[in-house]
Amino acid sequence: MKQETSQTTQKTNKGIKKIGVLTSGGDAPGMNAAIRAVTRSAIAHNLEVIGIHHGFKGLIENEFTPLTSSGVSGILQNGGTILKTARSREFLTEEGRAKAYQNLVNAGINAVVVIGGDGSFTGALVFSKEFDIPFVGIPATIDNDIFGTDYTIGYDTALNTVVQAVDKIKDTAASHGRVFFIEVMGREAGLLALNGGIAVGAEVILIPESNTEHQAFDRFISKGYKRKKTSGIVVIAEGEEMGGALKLAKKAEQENPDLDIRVSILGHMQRGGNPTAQDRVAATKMGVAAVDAILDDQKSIMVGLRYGKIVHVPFNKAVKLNHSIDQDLLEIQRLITI
Ligand SMILES: Nc1ncnc2c1ncn2[C@@H]1O[C@H](COP(=O)(O)OP(=O)(O)O)[C@@H](O)[C@H]1O
Ligand SMILES: O=P(O)(O)OC[C@H]1O[C@](O)(COP(=O)(O)O)[C@@H](O)[C@@H]1O
Ligand SMILES: [Mg+2]
Repeated sequence: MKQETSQTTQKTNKGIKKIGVLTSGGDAPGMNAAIRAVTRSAIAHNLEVIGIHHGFKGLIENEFTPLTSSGVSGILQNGGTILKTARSREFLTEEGRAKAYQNLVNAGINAVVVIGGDGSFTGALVFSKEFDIPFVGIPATIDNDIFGTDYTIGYDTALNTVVQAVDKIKDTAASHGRVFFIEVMGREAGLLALNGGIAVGAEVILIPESNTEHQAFDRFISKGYKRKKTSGIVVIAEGEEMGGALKLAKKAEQENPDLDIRVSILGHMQRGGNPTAQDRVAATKMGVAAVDAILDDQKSIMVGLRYGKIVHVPFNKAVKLNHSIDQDLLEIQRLITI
């Protein structure tokens, strides 16, 4: 039988000997898998790796610890981030960023991998306009709202958490004949609510990207619930412009006093838990690609996935443009409901 051999090419770059890695902004399941992939692939390319704790805050406060291959063992399957995360006000200031730069220089760090969302990439972009240490980003947010990548680490795990939670709520909703208003995370983004809503067969889905659903609830009540439905699920994205689940439920109660309405806000449970296989694989691909990008002298870019392949997206595009909602999904939802 023919034996297949695989060989990884070791890259070198004279200017890059030591890299830093940090997680920033909202945590997302799969961040640990990305830290592991960055660390192990950097070590495979003979680089030293420094873990920076608490995101940009730790960059300013010098919270640096060397990472080893064994040091990132046993973390692939865990939610959260071993490097911790933070939102840093000081990094918004020039003085804060200057401190961060000085700490990086003192530690001999030649490049930094930032695992985070749009805010973190904006910070990295601002920094890289002022200082000459390259930053490369890995998109990680349960919202999946970053332009230029089909996928952000954490989204699939959060989506499955939403589905599990709503399936449970549906059992009690059906038993009591109640209508549940369920709020799903997504400050400015409705993808989690939209796909989560479709996956659980929600009667109505309200998201910030579409205002055509304003009549959806009325339609559901008049045509669906009153005629043949005995219970119902309304999924609302946190950032819905008409209001959150509590406000919309109150309004619905006033307009339909005969309805038995309950509210459930899923909250931060959506950010935790063991990452799904999809999140672990995406994080591993992107972690390796981020180190490759650094060794190829890339800077101020995010590595992303388009149609399953690695792409490089300049930070300024990733943070400025919107990740649009697939209008077909909204159409599918309208067709399938009632
Ligand atoms: N315009 C900016 N200039 C400098 N730093 C920024 C800027 N915007 C965001 N940041 C930094 O990025 C951090 C993370 O951003 P945030 O929006 O909270 O999270 P996420 O990366 O998950 O979107 C902020 O706490 C801040 O330190
Ligand atoms: O944990 P916090 O600070 O309450 O933030 C909540 C927000 O973070 C998210 O979970 C993720 O957003 P980011 O990844 O951009 O931080 C949003 O869906 C939610 O609105
Ligand atoms: Mg964000």
